[in-house]
Amino acid sequence: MASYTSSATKITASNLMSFMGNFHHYSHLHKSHFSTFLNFKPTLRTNCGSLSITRRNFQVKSVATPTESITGFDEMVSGTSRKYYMLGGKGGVGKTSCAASLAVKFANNGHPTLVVSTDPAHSLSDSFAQDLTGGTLVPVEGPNSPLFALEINPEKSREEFRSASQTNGGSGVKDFMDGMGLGMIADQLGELKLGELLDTPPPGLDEAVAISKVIQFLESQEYNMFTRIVFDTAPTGHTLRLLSLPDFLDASIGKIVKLRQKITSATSAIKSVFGQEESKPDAAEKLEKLRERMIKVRELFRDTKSTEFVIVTIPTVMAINESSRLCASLKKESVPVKRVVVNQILPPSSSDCKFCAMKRKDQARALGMIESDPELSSLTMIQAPLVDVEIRGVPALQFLGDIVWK
Ligand SMILES: Nc1ncnc2c1ncn2[C@@H]1O[C@H](COP(=O)(O)OP(=O)(O)OP(=O)(O)O)[C@@H](O)[C@H]1O
Repeated sequence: MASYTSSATKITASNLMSFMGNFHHYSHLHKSHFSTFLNFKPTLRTNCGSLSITRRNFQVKSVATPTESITGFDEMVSGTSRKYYMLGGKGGVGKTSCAASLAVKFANNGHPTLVVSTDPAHSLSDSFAQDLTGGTLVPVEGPNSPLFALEINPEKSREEFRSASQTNGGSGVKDFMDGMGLGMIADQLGELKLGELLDTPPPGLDEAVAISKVIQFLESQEYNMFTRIVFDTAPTGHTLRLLSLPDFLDASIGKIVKLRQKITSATSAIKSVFGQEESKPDAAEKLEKLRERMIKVRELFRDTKSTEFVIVTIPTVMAINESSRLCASLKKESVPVKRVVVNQILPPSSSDCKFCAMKRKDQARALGMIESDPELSSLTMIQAPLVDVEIRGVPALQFLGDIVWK
């Protein structure tokens, strides 16, 4: 049984657990409100580990990781030009918690920050304990500088897209596509029976919706203010498809252009028979512009100055093997990757129970694997401890961020 003591306060484990679990009820309050709640200095002790929290707002004095890891946060936070951080890895390892805590930390360090989820199974709302659904930018209350969150729901968007094409006889499709930054595709596909196409969507359409939002970051005024953009990406497979999508679209556009040219020459032939002129702007030219946009995105993802992919993993053989493959694929795609976060490491303990002793041995073996892995060993390893409460809401994310990102 855990006990919590403080020079000023003595509280029980269950009190503290429910207190931390209830952070989200207060997430609409200003930070200063929290200091009233958090003005205590508890020391948490369990049979199998210890974690000291000695400052307000859960900033941690001594970090309960096996070794102090330096993440190079100074480098991540320096400079006011825009930087993109994409966090990805196997399902359930803590990508969202790490991405959200990094976004909070950036915002608390003066960066107007946007955190975006491209995972169809979003958990950003759960992590921030705030409703972030709806596909629009939602302000997150709490940090010192503006923090906005955006959950892109590609499946929902595709549904909306499909029903628009059915109910509006195609005209709604154009509006919707315009909204998604894909208006040019709608223009060009209009004559190719888009509704039918969506009943059997081509592979990668979900990611196309997500990536079109990324294109908007580059072009729209609305997103200009953000100097840090953190992506909470979908599990490994999706992420790799997202990264290779510009190539996929590049190839698809090539096919569409050819198809379009065939249609145009066929209709021109018919029109010339009836004496009508072809007045539409050159389709191939428009598509070529879209292709250029995609190339811009592809370059951005590979720009070592502005972009970094951070692999998140846990100390298990399965997760590390998958991370190693992810790292190899990222390197093959020339995506900059410098850091690996190893999350959920057991905090140190002087008296482990049998279960924790076994688990610790297992984790030590897995950490050793990273050190000798041909792909992962060259990365900066960031060790993040397993904490004994669920990380939900801005104060809790700030707490995690201060432990992980140093
Ligand atoms: N260091 C940690 N200590 C304790 N719990 C953690 C830690 N990191 C993450 N968790 C918990 O693990 C669960 C999964 O975390 P999270 O949602 O961040 O993972 P994910 O990789 O984004 O998952 P998914 O692949 O499903 O999107 C959550 O309940 C979260 O609170």
